[in-house]
Amino acid sequence: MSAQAIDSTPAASGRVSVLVETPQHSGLGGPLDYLSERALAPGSLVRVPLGKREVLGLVWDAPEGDDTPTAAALKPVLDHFEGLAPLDDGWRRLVAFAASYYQRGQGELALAVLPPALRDDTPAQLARRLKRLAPKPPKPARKSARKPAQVEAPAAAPPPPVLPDLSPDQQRAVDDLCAQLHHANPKPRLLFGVTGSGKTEVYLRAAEAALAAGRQVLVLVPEINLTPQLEARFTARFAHLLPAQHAIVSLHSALTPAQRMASWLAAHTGQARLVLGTRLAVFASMPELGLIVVDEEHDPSYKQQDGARYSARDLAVWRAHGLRIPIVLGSATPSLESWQQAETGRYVRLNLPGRVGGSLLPRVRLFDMKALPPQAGVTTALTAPLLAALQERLARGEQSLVFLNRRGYAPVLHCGECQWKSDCPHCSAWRVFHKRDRTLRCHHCGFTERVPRHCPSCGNADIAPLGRGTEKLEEQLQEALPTARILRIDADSTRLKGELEAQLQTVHDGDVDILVGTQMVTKGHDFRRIRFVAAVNPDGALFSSDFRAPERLFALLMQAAGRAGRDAAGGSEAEMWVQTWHRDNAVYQALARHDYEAFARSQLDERKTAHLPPFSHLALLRAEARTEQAARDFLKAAAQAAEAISGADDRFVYPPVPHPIARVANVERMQMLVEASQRARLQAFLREWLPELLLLKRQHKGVLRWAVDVDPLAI
Ligand SMILES: Nc1ncnc2c1ncn2[C@@H]1O[C@H](COP(=O)(O)OP(=O)(O)OP(=O)(O)O)[C@@H](O)[C@H]1O
Ligand SMILES: [Zn+2]
Repeated sequence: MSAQAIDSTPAASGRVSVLVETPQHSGLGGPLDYLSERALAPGSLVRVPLGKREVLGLVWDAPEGDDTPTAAALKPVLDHFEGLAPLDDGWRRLVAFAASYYQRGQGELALAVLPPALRDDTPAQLARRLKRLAPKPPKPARKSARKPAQVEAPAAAPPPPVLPDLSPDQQRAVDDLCAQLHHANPKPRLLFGVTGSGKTEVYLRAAEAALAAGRQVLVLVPEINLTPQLEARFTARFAHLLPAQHAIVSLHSALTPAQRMASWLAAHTGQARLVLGTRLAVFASMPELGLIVVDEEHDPSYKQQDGARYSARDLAVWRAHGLRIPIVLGSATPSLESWQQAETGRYVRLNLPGRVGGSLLPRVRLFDMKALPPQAGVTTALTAPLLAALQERLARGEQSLVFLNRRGYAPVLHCGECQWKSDCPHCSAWRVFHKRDRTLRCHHCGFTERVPRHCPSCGNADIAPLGRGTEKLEEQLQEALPTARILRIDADSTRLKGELEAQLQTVHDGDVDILVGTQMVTKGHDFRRIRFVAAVNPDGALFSSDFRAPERLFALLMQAAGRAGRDAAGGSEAEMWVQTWHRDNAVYQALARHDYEAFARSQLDERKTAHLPPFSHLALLRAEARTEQAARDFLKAAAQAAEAISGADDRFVYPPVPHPIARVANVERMQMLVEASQRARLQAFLREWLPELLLLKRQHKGVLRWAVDVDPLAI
């Protein structure tokens, strides 16, 4: 019997298995049993009693070989969301896999990835939402005293847009993807295209073919702030094909609960043909899914950093494989994991080596800070040669981007008398000085105070900011270039809804000469006017203890460089300016040559020698406690428990170490790495280890929380 056939067979009335939200740490991972008078198919949504509460539940496939007779004491299913089709087999398998792979409870994961509004809805409320979603009949013209009634023309689909001619490379990629739509078991595609090579155009064409074949399309992007731009682009392209309301929806965490629910329902009912979203959208219920696109697949944002720490990219690949549908992962700087998959032939690589319209990638200038007069480079990020370069672009009426990955005015306040620094009393971190509202803010726990007038330690009135963030950079730029129109874009400048869009629009409109920003502005945006990009202080990332730091810095700088010179019509050469004390570092040297491939090769060689991913598989056990000792003791006991589990030769348990930011909000954080040569071995080990950890936690009362992070991204 096929999986689809199982799907439509409702469980016999009587006992049903139901997933409810029980965190894994409570020891309940699988479904609970309830009693139902009517047959309920797996995937149906229900309301059930749990303790004293009534909660949302999801009818689940009964555990295999489970034929214990119905216990009389079972509680009944209270209500059933009748109007809603059950979540299909493919979706349930995805959730079951994700829970098992990332070592979480099935109920915890399933309920966490459903839209939050569903938890509080009664079946009647849900029915109303579904009704609102249903296509509306054209409104009769309303009579109004003030306005003469107008006869509305029937909503006609707009004319199809004029499509650009594809470059030969784009055409090859599109042809390949379209062919995959009809393939019985397509391999994942890695679309390796330099910045501005027209990857998005390739996604659009492939999506169009999938839509024409009657399939739904899922497009994942790493950042919420990239969704409006992409949504506009997809809508402009497909409005003529998909004129219906809710045919194109977005799905991300910045939507209101009602909006998110509407998008989710549209996807589930098939009304939405195209879903654009961030990592949580990988769990969208899409019964007719036929193509998945993962844009900027290398981006660390695809990894969820709390709860079930899943990788949306990896789950997308799994989902596509299970459904036997094509998936395309696109990037100018693929993750080394994906690159290695393509090297070994498990993925197929599609190349877009040149920019659209023949415009050149920017020339990269590695500016050697050591060449400055002594001390000059220490006191300013705005070196005289950089200011001169900016001035020159300004005089030519060209836009520039100055990039600094640190927001706020200064990362720390400092007293020259007693050496006091603005540390956070609750975290092992400095509080950042924000000049605009004169606060000291901890970016880790949020602790905020007014800036003191005098040093809180010795009373000295002369306390000064050390280092610089985007706020200070903006201020200094404005002083140095008083005629320039400068705009800063970072998490502080875009707190309010709509601010980012408005700010980006002024950049696109050419009303900005110099854009100052964090990595928020270096990714994905199709700026047409920027011809000069400067990274003023990127060296910090070179000295991280995280083995992925070079890969990440390289990707970040390549992305930043990618914002310059995207318009071939520009008169002068585009340039990327990198100020560094370490010119000869391999990251910068590869950047200067735009040579991702050589960089990937050398990094992969190093990873292989050092036994690091993708040549080994990692899991991180994290523990949080009030004292460092309590966290350490728990991890040591966990390491001991690991020794008793078979297969010890194939894995290595490292000693516990403090988290890079050891204390946050008065909680001490320690972690311990487990490495195994094979993924399956690691999985088998974790399955045995976790029950031990549950027991250990009971003995280690000082431990507040623990969690396993499978395939951790930051170490
Ligand atoms: N074949 C084409 N002919 C003309 N213009 C094109 C073509 N393909 C894409 N473009 C345009 O070129 C610009 C860059 O393309 P696109 O944004 O798809 O690149 P990308 O590879 O996704 O860039 P990045 O990775 O830097 O975000 C866009 O404005 C797009 O409309
Ligand atoms: Zn803090």
